Amino acid sequence: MSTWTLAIIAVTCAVYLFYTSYVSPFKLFSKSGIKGPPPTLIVGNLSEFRKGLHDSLVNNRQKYGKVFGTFLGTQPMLWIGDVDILKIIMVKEFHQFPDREALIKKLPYPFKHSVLFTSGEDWKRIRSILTATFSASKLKQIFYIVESACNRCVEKLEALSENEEIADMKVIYGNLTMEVIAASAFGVQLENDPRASKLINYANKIFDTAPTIQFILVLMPSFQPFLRFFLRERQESTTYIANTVKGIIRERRESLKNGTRCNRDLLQLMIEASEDGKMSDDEIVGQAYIFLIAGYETTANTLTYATYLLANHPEVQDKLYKEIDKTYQDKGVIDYESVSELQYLDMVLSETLRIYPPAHAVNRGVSKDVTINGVKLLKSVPVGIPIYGIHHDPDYWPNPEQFRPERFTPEEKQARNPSCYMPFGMGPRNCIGMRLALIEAKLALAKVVKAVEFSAIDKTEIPLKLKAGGTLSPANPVYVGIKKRL
Ligand code: HEM
Repeated sequence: MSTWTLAIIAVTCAVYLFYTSYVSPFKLFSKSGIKGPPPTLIVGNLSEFRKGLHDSLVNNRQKYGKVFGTFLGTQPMLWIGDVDILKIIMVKEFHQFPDREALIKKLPYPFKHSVLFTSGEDWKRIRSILTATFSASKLKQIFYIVESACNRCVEKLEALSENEEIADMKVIYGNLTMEVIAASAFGVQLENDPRASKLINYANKIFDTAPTIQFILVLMPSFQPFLRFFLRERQESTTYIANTVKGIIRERRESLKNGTRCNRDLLQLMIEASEDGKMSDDEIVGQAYIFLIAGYETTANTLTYATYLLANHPEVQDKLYKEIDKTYQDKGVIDYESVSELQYLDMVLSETLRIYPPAHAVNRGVSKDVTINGVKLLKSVPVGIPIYGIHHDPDYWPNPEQFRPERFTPEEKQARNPSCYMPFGMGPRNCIGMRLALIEAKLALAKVVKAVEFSAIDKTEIPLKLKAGGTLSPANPVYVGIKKRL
């Protein structure tokens, strides 16, 4: 064969490979009549998403309707903002869509063991152990952890007010939720365990991975080995946390054998639930790790958003303060029971989570081709669930940008399709930590609003700029005025 022939074959193969890898995948949606933003070669719709996935999905819904297709790199995603179809996918026909699609393939340890990413029988087994662990009665046993972290947060806010200082509320609440996760999932309490502050430092580092690196990981998973240098701090932190938690599990198992009393926390509940070999130590570490990833920033952001909204809506803050104060007058304390009975607090928090859902988008894998309400779902094209987009859809929420806790009165809730509110997802694969997150956010808000008054100041960013990475977060520090109540 001549050199020319070889060259022509090589070029043809290269063109063919390029076409099948980077051109033909982008025809997928147009072939089935599904609209969507035009993808760019190789990166798909990535450049549009980088400006803010939450906003871009709202814009696409306006342009293309409630069902549209996008590409992250060449990975297609069929976005569905029609809540009746979603109810079928997430609840009624859950058995057909039980798993979520991990966009980063080849998940590292201990991620791969976590309930967030396991599938099939493994997911069912782990989820059922965790369902018992997060039951109302079990959470009551660990309420003391939440209470002491909230008290420390109030002390910090009072000190700031006395010194006429301000601080980024994301940092204040981040300390609170990190303390709760460290104590409940990793078994280390700030006040009596010297390992706690080191572990918290390492845990914080996990959230420092630059967004560009995260995008490259999603877009080109095979680049993961080349990014080791940039991911080394994250890896070091993960190893430290995993080893520490494994050490604590060993200590706890010893104590269980000797009949010594251990702290009541999520880690202990998981250890006890897995005594008969239902969950391995690696799996327990995987769950503790995912509680950190899923529970720290989401809950801290919720509290930050609520504080921001209260500072900008003094009439809502006043009404909330009066409700909390009355409970203090009547019961002398805000405890596990009374905090759940505060109806206006629940409405304020619900409206906060509607406007700013920290988990702004989730997905479900599709196991076989199926048509639902006229929409064709294709095997291996995951369904994207644009939670932020649904919460801001004027068809479901009139004047969606307006903060109005009254949307959550029993009457208004009754009159609405319940599926259009899903900050914690929906169906059997919804957020397992919802109860913990709500009790934590409610107790923290009740305690801080009782102690201090928030107000908008010159340094308060209005409107609040958001960034949508793993979670929906304020893009910049969130400053508000803090005045101690007399
Ligand atoms: C305000 C705080 C939180 C929000 C808004 C939130 C939201 C969500 C959402 C939307 C999902 C996906 C649900 C679905 O796909 O239908 C999820 C899953 C999950 N969340 Fe949360 N979450 C919060 C706090 C927590 C906390 C505190 C924990 C644990 C301590 C936690 C642990 C998890 C886990 C393990 C999953 C995966 C469940 C599974 O796949 O079976 N989350 N969360």
